[in-house]
Amino acid sequence: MASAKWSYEHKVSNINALSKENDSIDNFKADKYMFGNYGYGKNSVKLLHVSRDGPKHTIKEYEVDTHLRLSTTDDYVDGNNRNIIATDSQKNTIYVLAKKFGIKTPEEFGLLICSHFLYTYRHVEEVEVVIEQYPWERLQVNNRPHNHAFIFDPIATRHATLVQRRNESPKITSGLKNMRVLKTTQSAFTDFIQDGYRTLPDDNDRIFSTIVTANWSYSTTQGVDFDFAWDSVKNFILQKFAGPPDEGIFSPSVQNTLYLSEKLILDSIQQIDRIEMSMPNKHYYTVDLSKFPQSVIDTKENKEVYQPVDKPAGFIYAELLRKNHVSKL
Ligand SMILES: O=c1[nH]c(=O)c2[nH]c(=O)[nH]c2[nH]1
Repeated sequence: MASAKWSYEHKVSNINALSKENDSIDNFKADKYMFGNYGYGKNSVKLLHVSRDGPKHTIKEYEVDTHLRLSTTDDYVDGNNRNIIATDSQKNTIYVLAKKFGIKTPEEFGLLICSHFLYTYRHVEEVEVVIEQYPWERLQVNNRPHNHAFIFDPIATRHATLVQRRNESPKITSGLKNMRVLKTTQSAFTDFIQDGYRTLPDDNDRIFSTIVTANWSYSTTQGVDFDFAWDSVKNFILQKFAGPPDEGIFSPSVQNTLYLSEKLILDSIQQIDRIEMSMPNKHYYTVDLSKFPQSVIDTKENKEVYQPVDKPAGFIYAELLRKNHVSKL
């Protein structure tokens, strides 16, 4: 029987022989292969922009990714670099554009970067820009907004992705992630399939906790107040999760709460034509105290002590589209 070492060496020498043969003919040029997705750029360019309006300052801190797809693949196929816009130059471009034009929102800054690359370099076919915003908020001191001091308030992370192809209008997707919420009542999960696989009892009053992710697309780039839209989406999701402060809002399932949030967003913001959300179910199970003798705990009822269970985790997601929506990506 051949040893494992022999068969490994045999395979390697076969592969080497094949690749030597293929070095002499380029199968790409021989029209046997084609590129799928390709491109290059700089990821996580960190940038703080301070806008100074007299004593009142405003800050934006971003991490920006730029990805370019050129009309030529000479750089990959021939090792010819003459068309490459170096990733280092892409990084510099972000700083120069921030200095020249300032920064208002991730969406508008991303659109500026897309048009800059498309109109500066004729051979750029597609630009993708991804921007994540750091959650700085103006500090309030004695209920008054501070002129130049800020506090990190990571309730949710805001981000945006802009994609623009030559001669096409840009596609804007905005998003929020890492928004963790929990409520202690007004959530139930009952009447689901009863069969031999079910052990979970009906629960008429459970803890509901999730980490919300939402991504939505705009049908237009014109006349959108991106800050207002982002705040509204966040508030609509919280409204459907929490409800009014005194009585809350009843949730029969994570699925229903997710759908009602998406529906409210499409009902309220006409420029949004698609939204996808995910709400993982962060389980908190009631600790079973019934096994303890009365000498230790005198009541079997427990609505105080819960066990958080990370894994496995329920994962609920859905995309809601306007019926006339045609995906542009
Ligand atoms: O809101 C819920 N949806 C489910 O689909 C599900 N499945 C489960 O075990 N618990 C829950 N909760």
